[in-house]
Amino acid sequence: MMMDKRLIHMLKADKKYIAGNILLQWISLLANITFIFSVAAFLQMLYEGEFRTEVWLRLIITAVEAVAVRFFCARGSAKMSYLSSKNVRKTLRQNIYRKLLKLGMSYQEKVSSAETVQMAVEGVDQLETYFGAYLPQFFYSLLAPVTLFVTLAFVNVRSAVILLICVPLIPAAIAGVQTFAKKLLSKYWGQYTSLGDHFLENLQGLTTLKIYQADEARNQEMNQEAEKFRKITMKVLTMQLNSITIMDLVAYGGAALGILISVRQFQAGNVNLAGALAIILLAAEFFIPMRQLGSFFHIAMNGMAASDRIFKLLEIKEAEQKEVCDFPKKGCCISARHLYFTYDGEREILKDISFDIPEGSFTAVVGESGSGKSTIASILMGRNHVQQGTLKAGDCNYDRIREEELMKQITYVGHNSYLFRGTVRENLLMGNHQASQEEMWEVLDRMRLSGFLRAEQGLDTMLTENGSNFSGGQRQRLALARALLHNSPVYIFDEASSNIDAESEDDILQQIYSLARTKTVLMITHRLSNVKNADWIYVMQKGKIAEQGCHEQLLGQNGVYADLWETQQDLENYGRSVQQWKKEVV
Ligand SMILES: Nc1ncnc2c1ncn2[C@@H]1O[C@H](COP(=O)(O)OP(=O)(O)OP(=O)(O)O)[C@@H](O)[C@H]1O
Repeated sequence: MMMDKRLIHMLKADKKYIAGNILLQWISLLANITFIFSVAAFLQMLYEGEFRTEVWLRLIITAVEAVAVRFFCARGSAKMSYLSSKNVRKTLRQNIYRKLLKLGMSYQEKVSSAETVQMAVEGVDQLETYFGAYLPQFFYSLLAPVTLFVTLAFVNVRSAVILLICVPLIPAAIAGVQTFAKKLLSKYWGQYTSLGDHFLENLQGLTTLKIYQADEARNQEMNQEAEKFRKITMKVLTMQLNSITIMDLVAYGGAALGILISVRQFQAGNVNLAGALAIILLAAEFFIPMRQLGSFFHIAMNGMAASDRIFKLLEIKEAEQKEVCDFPKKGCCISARHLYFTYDGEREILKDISFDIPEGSFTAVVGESGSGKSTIASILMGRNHVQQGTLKAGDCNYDRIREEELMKQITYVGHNSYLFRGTVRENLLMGNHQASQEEMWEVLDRMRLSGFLRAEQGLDTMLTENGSNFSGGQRQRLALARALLHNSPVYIFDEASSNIDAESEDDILQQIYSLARTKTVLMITHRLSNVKNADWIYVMQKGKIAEQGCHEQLLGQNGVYADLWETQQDLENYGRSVQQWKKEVV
């Protein structure tokens, strides 16, 4: 019958709406029975020529009352359905949201963002139909034939028994289709999500595709995929239509059989005209609820598949709640000993890493691309957790520090900080919601953004999604202004001055250096000249710390750092001489 105990338990509050829905549908059925018996009795009266005013008046009033009851029951049942689906949506989305909050920044270690969004939006919508329509219909389709059987058994037992026997043929037909449908639907969903993924990717990369004139080839690929999807959609529709045809055959065939038998019984004199008419008019009612259940069946199957995925998320184990420990306010040195880390459980990204970031120091992590520098930042921000080793802030183990506490104490600025659609003021207030206007202008001044913004609408200048109406350099300077307002004791800059114009890069570097005089700063960069003045430099190579020391010591070691330094200096000197040459030529 497709029911998940966990789901029913979680949505206990919905039981009353489902029960109310079933009850109202059942009362509506009783009203329908009353209506049909009144009409049949009226016709019997006409047939017999016995025409008593008080009787036909009473019959007409009963019929009208029955219609009125049906009307109110139909409205009530629709309302119950709405209330239960509203509650399902709210409860499930709240539970998913709370779970994500409990999993914290590291939720992506367990589930992808795309899957989470799909579950919270589409998955929940499917379950809403399951609760609002399928479940009440399931119980009603069991109750209705029994009620009709009991009623019609008083009129003619044989017809009632035959009608009742035919009803289970519909669920039998549904069960027959189920095995085939399950496989087909899972294939259908696979192709649907893959087509969606490719469509989104191509749309996001459309400019690149145009630049390399690769859009035509991608278009062909998409067409092929869309054709495959069309074919499988047709298969699903054919399967659904076929199963509906089978159910219709059973439903209307059964009703026809019931009608035939009631006519024979009438001919044989075993039932009067009113009784035969009541059986004829009510025969279809035996099958309609079950037939309706069959239509909801495919939605329910999708709902069940969605609930499996939702429970997989809700049942993810959260990190054990250890005794909470605050990030030390004074004398805090972040220290790591023998850290090992892997993203996928196979490839080791960090191998036996040990480092110290003393309070008030300017520490740097450098190294070639892919050596694991950003992974260190990610671990320090609590986005990922190490599998081995100890990581401490003062005497406090990292896994005992609450996430909000960590976010308050450490500010992270990456090379591509996110800016939100809205005003500059709104974006700045995210860094510190109590910041005054003067404080905001002060950080904008420091980041040399105030001139540009004053020429626009000042703090009310609007940003589009991810600040795409600002230049790369302006975006990054605004992100740094927001970070400065956050005013935390520790700052991590991960390639924060990369990929922007030289002027913005210089402004950002100057601010980082000045911040390093009063705060603890960790700077991750591939450009060694940016961290020449750092107190301590860690040089990463293939997930290990290959060398460490201050700039002069590292140059003296004539190792990885010295080689990198030399290569970068050669490149920078070459760049400078090309620029000089250009100036002379011009
Ligand atoms: N989310 C992730 N899932 C799986 N592997 C990842 C993930 N992020 C990074 N990696 C892998 O971990 C390794 C280290 O990546 P990391 O970003 O830490 O290097 P990096 O030194 O900061 O490089 P770069 O200077 O190019 O930014 C890389 O080989 C990368 O492929």
